[in-house]
Amino acid sequence: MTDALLEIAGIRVGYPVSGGDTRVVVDELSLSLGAGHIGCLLGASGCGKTTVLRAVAGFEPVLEGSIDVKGRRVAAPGLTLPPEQRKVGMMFQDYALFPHLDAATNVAFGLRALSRDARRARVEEMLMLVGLADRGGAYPHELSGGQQQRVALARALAPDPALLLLDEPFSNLDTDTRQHLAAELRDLLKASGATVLMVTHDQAEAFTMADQIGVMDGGRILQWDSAEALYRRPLDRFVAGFIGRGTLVPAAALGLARGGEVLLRPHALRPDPDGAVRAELVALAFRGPGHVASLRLSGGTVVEVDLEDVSGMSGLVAGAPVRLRLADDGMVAFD
Ligand SMILES: Nc1ncnc2c1ncn2[C@@H]1O[C@H](COP(=O)(O)OP(=O)(O)OP(=O)(O)O)[C@@H](O)[C@H]1O
Repeated sequence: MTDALLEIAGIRVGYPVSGGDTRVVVDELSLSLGAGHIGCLLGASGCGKTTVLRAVAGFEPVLEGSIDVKGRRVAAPGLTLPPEQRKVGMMFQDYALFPHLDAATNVAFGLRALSRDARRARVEEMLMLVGLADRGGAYPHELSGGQQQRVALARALAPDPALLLLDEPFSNLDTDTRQHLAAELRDLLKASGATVLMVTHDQAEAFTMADQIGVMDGGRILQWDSAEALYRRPLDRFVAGFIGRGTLVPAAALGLARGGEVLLRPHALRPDPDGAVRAELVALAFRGPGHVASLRLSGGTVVEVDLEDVSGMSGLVAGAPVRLRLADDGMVAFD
């Protein structure tokens, strides 16, 4: 037993297919989330993220393993506590607000067990939390996408769930709004003290929102860590390639006395006339705020290098030889 608020231990989840078989889409998946933390499952479409949320919410049984919420077992083989008994709230992709009910009534939806006065007070508190205290009488169609999302969040938080699940919370919004709202939503969630498990395929969103991120592939979590640890210390090649910009390069191409490969981040190589690494310029482009050089290393691998200062490279044309040195950080080795 741990004191994690959410403990998922080795779950396997699948869907029935014809012939009575089961197609396993989540396998041996474990994670542990502390109270007040925001965890995020990050991965490409179809890797099983939503299925994990559905298993935690109580919509899918687990074939193996277990799920504990606040120290209480809610799922194991043969045990599937119904969603309404799990103290788990869910905010859906499309917000699922009732269009014919105003914001306040939407927020009050899960509070029928409370007295009228207690309900009114809780709705006010929640609308205040999401910055919509004066819009309780507005109908969903009178609110912007971001405001609708905040009403949906207030509704999900109102019954005080032990755990809140968010499925692709920004999928309906344009890119600029997403980035801005991700920061705003994180602040709101932190202010509410909620423990959150969310899923997204968008790395920037995961980085902005989450305390811990699980990179998923093929129904498994490959690494469960902070954004910075995923970037600086990826544990395997898939995570290295998936998170951030970078290229896996044979160590030999960098003149290193080791075998295997090295993950080069865009800051790992610096131009230096005395540097030991030899490369050939493929292209130099202004990307704002700095330049990006594409360089071909010996052996042929092309890497991107971010340059803040290109004075030493002015006048260089494609094909020109360039010497570089390896920076102390920004490198991770794989055997
Ligand atoms: N109800 C279902 N019945 C059968 N197969 C399903 C069902 N729901 C999902 N799947 C399959 O399970 C796999 C994982 O789906 P899941 O929705 O969990 O992935 P995801 O990572 O959330 O993807 P997306 O971001 O596209 O929603 C997919 O191959 C999907 O086709």
